Amino acid sequence: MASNNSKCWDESQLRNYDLNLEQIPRLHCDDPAVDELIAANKPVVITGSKLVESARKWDLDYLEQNMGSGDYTVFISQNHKFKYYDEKKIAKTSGFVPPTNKLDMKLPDFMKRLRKWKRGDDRMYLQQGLNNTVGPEIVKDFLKFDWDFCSGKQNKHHWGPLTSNLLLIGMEGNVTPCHYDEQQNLFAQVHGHKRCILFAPDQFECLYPHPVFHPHDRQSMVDFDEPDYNTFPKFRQVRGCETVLGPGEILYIPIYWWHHIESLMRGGHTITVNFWYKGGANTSVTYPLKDHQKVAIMRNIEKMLVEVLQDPKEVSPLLRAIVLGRYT
Ligand SMILES: CCC[C@@H](CC(=O)O)C(=O)C(=O)O
Ligand SMILES: [Zn+2]
Repeated sequence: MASNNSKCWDESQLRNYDLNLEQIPRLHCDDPAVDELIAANKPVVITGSKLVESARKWDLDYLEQNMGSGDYTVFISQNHKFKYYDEKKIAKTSGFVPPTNKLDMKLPDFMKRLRKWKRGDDRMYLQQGLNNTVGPEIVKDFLKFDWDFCSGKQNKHHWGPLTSNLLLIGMEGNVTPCHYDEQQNLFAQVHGHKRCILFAPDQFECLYPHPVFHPHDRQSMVDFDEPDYNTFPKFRQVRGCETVLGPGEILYIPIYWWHHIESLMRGGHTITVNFWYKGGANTSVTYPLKDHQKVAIMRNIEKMLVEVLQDPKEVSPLLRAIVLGRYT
């Protein structure tokens, strides 16, 4: 179970999964071992950084007064899960029912709804890229982020450009189910605690991602609350790591690493700012290939096959014909 370093939460606030989890290392930002882990594409909790220090004063009132009059994307869920779906892929998937509704809300409306929320009401999760519609105070706070820190990581580890900073305002108990992203992520916790469970890219066969053309591409098909071990037998063997991230702490989520993230139950609302970077050009391919490179290769093969075969049902028999009895 995650270690409780500052006694401001307890195990009863973590959801109960039957998982075999190690602890993610927690290192001070000045410790050179941080960059060794990042260079090895391994997760690490970075403590003591001032990356989002200027946002530590962001409480709901401050945000309500200063986030400006723009619209914010808010997801609505009838349960605690907020499973991501790509709207652009819905048309090609007959019978797909989005698990959440997506609304555009003014921030005061979101805050009002948040304050009057009661058990049984739909849950909400604000997920909005920080942009120039925010108020001047927030712009000031944003400019005061420790950009030398994150740019330092970006340059040292040859990441690509920063693509976005997502502002995440979650309700206690909200869960973002297990998925991977194709970007490097400095996940900066601002308020409240989030339990983060991560799995390496080599756990691909235990986590059963949806097909790449599916709206839930990159998301695990396994429901961690009620795993269907008949359909997903290898989920029993999955090996991962976890941490509970507190305010001011940064979790490096390496590109292609699976992550399940939950706002602690009875922990109040959570605020996170993430920093997503493109993976960076693979200058020279070295062998053996890294696991995340193999995931990228599998994705490309799957996309090409679905594209050329048209009918996804033809993918499995064709791949079996290629390997069974020939590539053992
Ligand atoms: C939409 C992004 C949600 C976030 C997880 C979380 O904080 O709930 C995540 O998955 C990421 O930062 O990659
Ligand atoms: Zn993610």
